[in-house]
Amino acid sequence: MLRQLGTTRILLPNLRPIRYITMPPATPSSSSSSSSSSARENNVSKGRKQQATLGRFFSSINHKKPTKDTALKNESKEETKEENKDDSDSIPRKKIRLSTSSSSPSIMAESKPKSPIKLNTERSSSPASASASTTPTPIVADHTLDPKTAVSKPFLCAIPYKEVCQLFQEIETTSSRLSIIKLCSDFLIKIMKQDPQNLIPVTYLFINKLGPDYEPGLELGLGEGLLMKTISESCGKSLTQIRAQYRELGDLGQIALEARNVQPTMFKPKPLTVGEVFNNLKMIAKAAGKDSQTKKIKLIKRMLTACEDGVEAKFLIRSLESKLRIGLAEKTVLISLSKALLVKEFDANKDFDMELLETAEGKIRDAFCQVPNYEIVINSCLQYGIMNLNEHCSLRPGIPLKPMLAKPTKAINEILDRFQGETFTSEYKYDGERAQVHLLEDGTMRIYSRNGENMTERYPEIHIGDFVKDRNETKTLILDCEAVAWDKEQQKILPFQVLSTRKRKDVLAKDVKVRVCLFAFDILCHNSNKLINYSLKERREILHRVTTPAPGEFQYATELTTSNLDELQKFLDQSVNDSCEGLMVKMLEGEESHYEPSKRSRNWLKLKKDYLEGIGDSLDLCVLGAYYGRGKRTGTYGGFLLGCYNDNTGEFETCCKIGTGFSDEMLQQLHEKLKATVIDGPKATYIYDSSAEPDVWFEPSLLFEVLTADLSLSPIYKAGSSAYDKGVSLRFPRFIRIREDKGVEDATSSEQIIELYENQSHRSS
Ligand SMILES: Nc1ncnc2c1ncn2[C@@H]1O[C@H](COP(=O)(O)OP(=O)(O)OP(=O)(O)O)[C@@H](O)[C@H]1O
Ligand SMILES: [Mg+2]
Ligand SMILES: [Mg+2]
Repeated sequence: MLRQLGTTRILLPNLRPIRYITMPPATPSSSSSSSSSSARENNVSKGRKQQATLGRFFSSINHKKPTKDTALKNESKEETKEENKDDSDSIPRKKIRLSTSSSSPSIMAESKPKSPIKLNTERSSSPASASASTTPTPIVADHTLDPKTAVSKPFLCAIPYKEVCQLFQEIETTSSRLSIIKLCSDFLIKIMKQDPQNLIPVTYLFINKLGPDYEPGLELGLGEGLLMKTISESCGKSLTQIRAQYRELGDLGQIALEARNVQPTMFKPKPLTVGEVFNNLKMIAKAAGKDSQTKKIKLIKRMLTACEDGVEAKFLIRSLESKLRIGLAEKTVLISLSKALLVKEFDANKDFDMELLETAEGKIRDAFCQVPNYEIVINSCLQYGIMNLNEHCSLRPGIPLKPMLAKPTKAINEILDRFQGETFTSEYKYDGERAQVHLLEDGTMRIYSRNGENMTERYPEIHIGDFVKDRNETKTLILDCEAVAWDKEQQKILPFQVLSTRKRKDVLAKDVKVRVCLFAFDILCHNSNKLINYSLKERREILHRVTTPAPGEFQYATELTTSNLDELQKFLDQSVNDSCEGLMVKMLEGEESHYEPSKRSRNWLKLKKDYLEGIGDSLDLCVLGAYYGRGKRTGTYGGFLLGCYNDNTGEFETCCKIGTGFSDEMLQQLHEKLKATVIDGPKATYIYDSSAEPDVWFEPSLLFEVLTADLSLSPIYKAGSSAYDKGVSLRFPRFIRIREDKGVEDATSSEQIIELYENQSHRSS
């Protein structure tokens, strides 16, 4: 039964203007769910969002985190945000500088020959850490240097799967973020005590993934047709019955639960273990070829039959669909994991102070941004200790690190204000696709996209080895580049639209019509030297020293170092004349010029000529629903409901209706594309107002890049509504293009929208 959530309005000094705080009930309910109506889930998820705010509020009070003195206005704004996120989440927001760390994150240390590992004496010794003291070679990381060989062995995790499902059930009915973190971390601590290796498959089940994002072929997302067939065959119900129930409930997990609960069992099945389920899920994801359907059905049926109760069947089916739907954001899992690992490393009964916990979280997040692979991060923690993680778990060729991102600006003045008194540099901002280029020890090359997807196949004509000055001196490399379409005859850059006509897979060098030139703007690793903590000035020097540019194939980003306003203005105009989008302005020297993986940093500012009139940048928003077209647009959708992504809650918050900027062909194409994703009603994760309800709802699958004149507060839309009493919405939105290279969770975040809104010189309300 849904708990009653009381609502209180509290004005918080130094935080956001107005917040709604939902007070938690006295006792957490753990009643099993009996209905899965989307209205109920909607309420729960809304409550959860308010609770997230509560968590931050409590955390800022209880732990009396000191407010840092910040001189700069922007700085203080950013700090406030950081503070707000305390209890929570976020893949790195700030660099955590450790006072407790025994070793500085100096990059020079990394480039030296490996020294014997020093054990932190404060740590309780574990067999893993004890062995580390005698084994200087990092056992964990080496086998993963090449992702080809990084495919992990089957897991032997004997934890009953039922226990994980019971936890999911409890999380589903819990709305407080802090309570969810506690539930998860307590569970992880429990299973870790049996065997620390259990953490790996359990973490993956929590985040509903089977391995790192960069490893191909690990997606589940099985179709409903196949799952309905399997449920019907294994639970003795007809397919017609299952289909009818699905129309009514819209949740295959719930159907499996009910079917399993009423099904008499002849004998007590051998309980499913986490290891078994995880390995089977992997086999299902990897099944390919002509018998793959049969193989998948057989494996699922075997697991369904072994489920002891309906709850197991429910979450098994939801995992197979890749829709756990319990509101467990990946950031929450990361925090819970940090807590568990901290318990392992220090005294289990100790009450950690917040500082230690934050440091641990920061260390684990930093490591994860450089090596986005839970298996490696967890194993490195277990082997070397969290506080030594940065020495053993840092970027490496063959694994895509999370790229550094830029903040938008609206005028050169804004840039001069930000970098006042600092040395900064400007580069052309090329309009292509991000390409993180890795040269591996064996001479092979990988090109990863902005999201860490392996795009090497897409660019068969590029051989990075050809641009390395001395192959004897340079064995491995990681470069940050933009791949741009190039007109070979005219020797000039072609627009992004031309690049997007290239095939994404199975491209043969001889068939390439649209050539690509790589514009390199950074170097992150050279042989064993990890360069992210070098200044940009030093990194540039190394880039120039170890590579040789070739016109039209591999060039350096055009750059200018000046703080003169007129020169900057000229450089901006020149970049546009040379078919670029504008400028990237970067801190050049000092610590602030270090490369910050995954961070949207104010040390990198983008200035896009086309958007100077608006809010400074375009937005990438998820298509949540559509309105039927009228008149000329009859037969297609005439407008769309768009939302941004709240990465704290995992919800999509509506922010505008869009109907401008579409050609008739585009509307046709969108109708074709989107009609396959129509769902019966809004998802539990959609936060919307009934006055903006569309005619049809979609599964989140597509992002639109959108331009807007400005942002305003609106009673109808919900973006950032956890910060204001109203939501932020886009005025006069205009469609630019479909954003192919981003997943739905890479949509512009609610936080970014709030920031853009707050940065407008005159806000309307
Ligand atoms: N000189 C450069 N330095 C850094 N990035 C550059 C440079 N030139 C082009 N880029 C590209 O600009 C991107 C950042 O701006 P852009 O607005 O295109 O980002 P995006 O892909 O829309 O992502 P987001 O809007 O989330 O930042 C980088 O990810 C990179 O692909
Ligand atoms: Mg771009
Ligand atoms: Mg953008």
